[in-house]
Amino acid sequence: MASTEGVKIHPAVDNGIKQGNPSFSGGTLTCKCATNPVKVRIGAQTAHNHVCGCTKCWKPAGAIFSQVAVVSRDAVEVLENGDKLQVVNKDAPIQRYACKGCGVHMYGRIENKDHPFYGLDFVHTELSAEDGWSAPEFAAFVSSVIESGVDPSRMDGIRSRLRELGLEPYDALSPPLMDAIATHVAKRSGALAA
Ligand SMILES: N[C@@H](CCC(=O)N[C@@H](CS)C(=O)NCC(=O)O)C(=O)O
Ligand SMILES: [Zn+2]
Ligand SMILES: [Zn+2]
Repeated sequence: MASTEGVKIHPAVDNGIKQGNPSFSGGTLTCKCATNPVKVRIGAQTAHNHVCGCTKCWKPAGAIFSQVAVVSRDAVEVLENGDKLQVVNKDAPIQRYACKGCGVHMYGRIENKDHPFYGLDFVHTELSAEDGWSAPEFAAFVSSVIESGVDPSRMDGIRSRLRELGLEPYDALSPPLMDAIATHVAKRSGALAA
């Protein structure tokens, strides 16, 4: 097994993973602006929390992975300074609302009703001071960290560290989520009964 010494993934997992609290029911995300921060209320526990190595998801300074979870879009409400939000890329399946001041992504929303994950918003629970959010369960889009400039020679150490943390590494999403996407596609095409 490759050495995992000094391999940093994301501050929320680098010192071990904090377990979630099943009775936790939400909190408030705050961007990193010193004045007039954007505040977004999440009125429910999150699901499918994971670390993501893709280039599109927001990462705190120095991290090579993002930490991102989903929650019903009905549970997401902009509380303060929503005028500072702008969509990063209107053409992406996930429309990420970023703060114009600090660059933090406050939530990502899917507007395409045919998308397998329509109805779910993507959020970074590390932006909240509350404890109890669902814990990260796996690592997605791991090979994609190379696209951000990580040297390919580091991948063995990165995958070993993820496994050591209990975050099984995948180069897309986890098998249950990939199966859910394929099932949705098959039902739409008629390959499976709806
Ligand atoms: N290799 C690509 C993968 C990007 C990607 O497919 N990201 C996934 C996980 S967040 C996705 O669902 N993207 C949809 C989107 O960005 O809207 C990259 O790193 O940019
Ligand atoms: Zn901000
Ligand atoms: Zn991502």
